[in-house]
Amino acid sequence: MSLPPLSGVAAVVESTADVVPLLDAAAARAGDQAAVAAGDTWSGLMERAGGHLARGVTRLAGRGYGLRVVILVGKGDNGGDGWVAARRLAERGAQARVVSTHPADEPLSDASASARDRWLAAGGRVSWELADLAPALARADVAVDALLGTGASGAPRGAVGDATAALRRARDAGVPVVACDVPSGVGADDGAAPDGAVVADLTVTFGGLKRGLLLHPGAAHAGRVVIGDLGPGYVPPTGTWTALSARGAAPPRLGAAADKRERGVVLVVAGALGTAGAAALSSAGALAAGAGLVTVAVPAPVRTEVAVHHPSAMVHGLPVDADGRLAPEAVEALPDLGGFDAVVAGPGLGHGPGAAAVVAHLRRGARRLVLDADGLNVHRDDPAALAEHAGALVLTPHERELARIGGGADGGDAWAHRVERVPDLARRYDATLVAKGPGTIVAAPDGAVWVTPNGGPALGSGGTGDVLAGMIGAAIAAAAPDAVPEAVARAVWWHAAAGVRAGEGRAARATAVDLLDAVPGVLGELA
Ligand SMILES: NC(=O)C1=CN([C@@H]2O[C@H](COP(=O)(O)OP(=O)(O)OC[C@H]3O[C@@H](n4cnc5c(N)ncnc54)[C@H](OP(=O)(O)O)[C@@H]3O)[C@@H](O)[C@H]2O)[C@@H](O)CC1
Ligand SMILES: [K+]
Repeated sequence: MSLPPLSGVAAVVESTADVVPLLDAAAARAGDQAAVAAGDTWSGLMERAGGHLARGVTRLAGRGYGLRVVILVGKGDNGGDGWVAARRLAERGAQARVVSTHPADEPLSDASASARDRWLAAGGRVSWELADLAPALARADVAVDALLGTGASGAPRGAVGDATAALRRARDAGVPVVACDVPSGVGADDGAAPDGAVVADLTVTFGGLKRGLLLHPGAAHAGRVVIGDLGPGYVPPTGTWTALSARGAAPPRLGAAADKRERGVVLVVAGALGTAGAAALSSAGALAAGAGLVTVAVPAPVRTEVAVHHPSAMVHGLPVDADGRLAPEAVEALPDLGGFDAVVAGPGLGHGPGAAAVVAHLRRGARRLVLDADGLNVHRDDPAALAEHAGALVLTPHERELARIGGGADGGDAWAHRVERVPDLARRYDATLVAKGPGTIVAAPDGAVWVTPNGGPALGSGGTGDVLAGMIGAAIAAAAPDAVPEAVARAVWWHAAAGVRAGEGRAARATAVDLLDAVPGVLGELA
């Protein structure tokens, strides 16, 4: 049995809407309640959900008749969907067997109890003993994970933990797994995947895409994702978390008469002795993403080194101290900031007093400013200073930098809690925050958050962050005043797509230069 080569992100990337809303567990529940208030019933919703789940199984398998399916059910309504799916599969001729993690007399919700009773009344096969699970899975063509859904908290425990472990072993042995709503154990809100969380080949989710199916590592557990409609009454509240589809990520059209000023004028302040490449990559990123005019300001000793990389950028030398690091007088030597739509500062800049003075000057004077790498690191002793800025500010921390600018105790901790901390920092610093990593998130000061649906390991090589900073600079230089955060989300999308493109055919072993080369093709395809 083979799967189409689509990842979970396809549900977003291929959407016909510009923006795909992402639901958390509370929004999903509120949608259920709205449907019931509009005259639907819990059982009606569950019938629809279970029907979608059964269809997901037969689509994955390519048949229903004779298919040996084992459905693992928990005591919540996720299990209720599983009982419904068992009946629907049997109606299509499948040999369905339910394995329950709870005893036969466990109290269930009315809807789940009714779904269970209908299965039992129809003579459906069920095991109330987990001892039956391994032999049943050994004979199964497909396994269905209806153990935990949006009501899960933490790692699967007790009998449910034993069941998820058996499911993981069965999948390793070649049995495809279809998850109901979310793979059990994966956090619907934060994409956490604690030990024992189910890994699925297909996730059939209901009413809208759950946030945790796009956030990593949850996204990697979900496999392919399909969304089942719960009916016209199911209207979850509009939230602040979304993802851009390929349509929504399309670069803004240029007018026939667009000149270089209209396309955006960008200043890149970057590079040092030994890290001149970072300045070259950032300025090239800005040019590739469509900036009309790019000036690079670098320490004078590396001026020529940077200039040879990109003849279309203007290169400006800044004074250095006796150690070759930026001197505090570099502030006076910077070009007039009034001439730039956006400034990108930080890649390879170093973090001495000169660099700190330059970055502080930019915070006070730039109309739009992207702070990356050392542009962030110079604030490690006083991150609160990031709140002091005159224009629109964009911060692009990776995991460790996120911790340094106030995201939490250490890199791992800050990243693990990014779902709360990144929007919080965006508000606190009145800045658009780009938390870089698998499934990069972009948070705006007004609470809007975008999860980047695409990406992959090719983005994890040296210099790709420098390219991104430049691309963001170009995107915000050309953005309308109220559209800076969305322009950032778009640039992150382009960069991720270029990384995927650059990694194709070379096992994702792409360099930052390969990524740069892929940017124009990605933009061309999206336009
Ligand atoms: N409402 C509707 O009409 C619709 C709902 N729909 C479906 O309902 C699902 C949500 O259902 P739900 O809210 O009942 O939560 P669900 O995840 O099934 O179970 C929670 C139970 O698990 C337990 N538990 C929690 N964590 C655990 C752990 N780590 N390890 C072990 N056990 C753990 C927890 O028990 P506790 O630990 O609290 O005693 C609790 O009893 C949703 O995902 C969708 O599939 C669709 O049909 C559409 C219509
Ligand atoms: K599940």
